[in-house]
Amino acid sequence: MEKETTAVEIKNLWVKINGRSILEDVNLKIKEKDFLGIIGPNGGGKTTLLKVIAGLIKPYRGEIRVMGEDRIRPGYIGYVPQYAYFDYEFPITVEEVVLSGRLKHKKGRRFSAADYRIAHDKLKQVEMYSFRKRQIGELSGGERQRVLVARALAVEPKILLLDEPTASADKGFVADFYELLCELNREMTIILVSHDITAVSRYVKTLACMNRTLYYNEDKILTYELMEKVYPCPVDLIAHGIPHRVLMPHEGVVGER
Ligand SMILES: Nc1ncnc2c1ncn2[C@@H]1O[C@H](COP(=O)(O)OP(=O)(O)OP(=O)(O)O)[C@@H](O)[C@H]1O
Repeated sequence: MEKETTAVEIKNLWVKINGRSILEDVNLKIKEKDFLGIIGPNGGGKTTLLKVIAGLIKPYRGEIRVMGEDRIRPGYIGYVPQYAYFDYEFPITVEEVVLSGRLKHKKGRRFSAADYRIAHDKLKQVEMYSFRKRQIGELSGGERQRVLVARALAVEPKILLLDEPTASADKGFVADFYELLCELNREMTIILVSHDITAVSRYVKTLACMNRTLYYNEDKILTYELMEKVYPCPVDLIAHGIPHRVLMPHEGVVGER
C-alpha cells in the first residue's frame, strides 16, 4: 500500500505585518494529492497564508512543514499569485515567461530541449501554445493568467498554489480550467483560493474558511455557524448561491427548501 504523506503541516502559526496580527493560530494538515479550497472574506488572510506556504512570508510564531521538511525546497511549490507584479512593457515573450519556471532546473546558460518541451506542454495544457511567440504585454488579463498557470506548472511542483486563478477568465475557460486542475490533482497537491464558492465546492476535495484564523475540518461540510463566524453576512452569501451540498441543514435562510 502507498504510504500517505503530509504535503503541508502548519501548527499554531501567527503572522504579523507592521505589528498587526494578520494570521492567528492557524493549524492545518493536508495530505499529498489533496485539493483544498480556501474561501473567506476580503482581507481575511488567504493570500498571506499562501505566501507563507510558498516561503515568501516568514511566520512570527509557529511551525510550517512542506513535504515533511521545515524548509521549502526549490521546485516543491508552483505559485500563481493573485496579481503578478511585473512590467508588461518588458520585451519578453509568452514562451520566455513559461521557461522562467524552469530556472531552477537550468544547467548552464541555455534552457535544454527538455525545458522547451515541458514549457510547450504546459502552454498546450492552458490552451496558450499558439501565443508562445507573442509579447506578454500584448495579452489580455485572462490570457496572462493562463500563461502564469503554465509557468507555475513548468516548475513541475509537488504543490500548486493558486490565488484567484480564474478572476479574469471567461466562463468557457473556467469550466475547462477546473477540469484541468482535477487532472493535475492526480499528480500533485493543490491549494486554491477563490471567491467562487460554487466552483470551489464542486471541484475541491476539502474546504477551509479563512478569516484571520483558519476553520478547517478535513471535509467539505460547512455549518451555518461556521459561515456566520467567517462571513459578515452568510445569509446573503447563501442567497447568492452557495451550494447546499456543502452546507449543513439550517433553518430560516433565504432560498432554503
Ligand atoms: N504588505 C502588507 N502590508 C500591510 N498589510 C498587509 C500586507 N499584506 C497584507 N496585508 C493586510 O493583511 C490582511 C490580509 O490580507 P490578504 O491579502 O492575505 O487577504 P485575502 O484574504 O487574500 O483578501 P482578498 O480576498 O481581498 O484578496 C489585510 O488586512 C491586508 O491589508
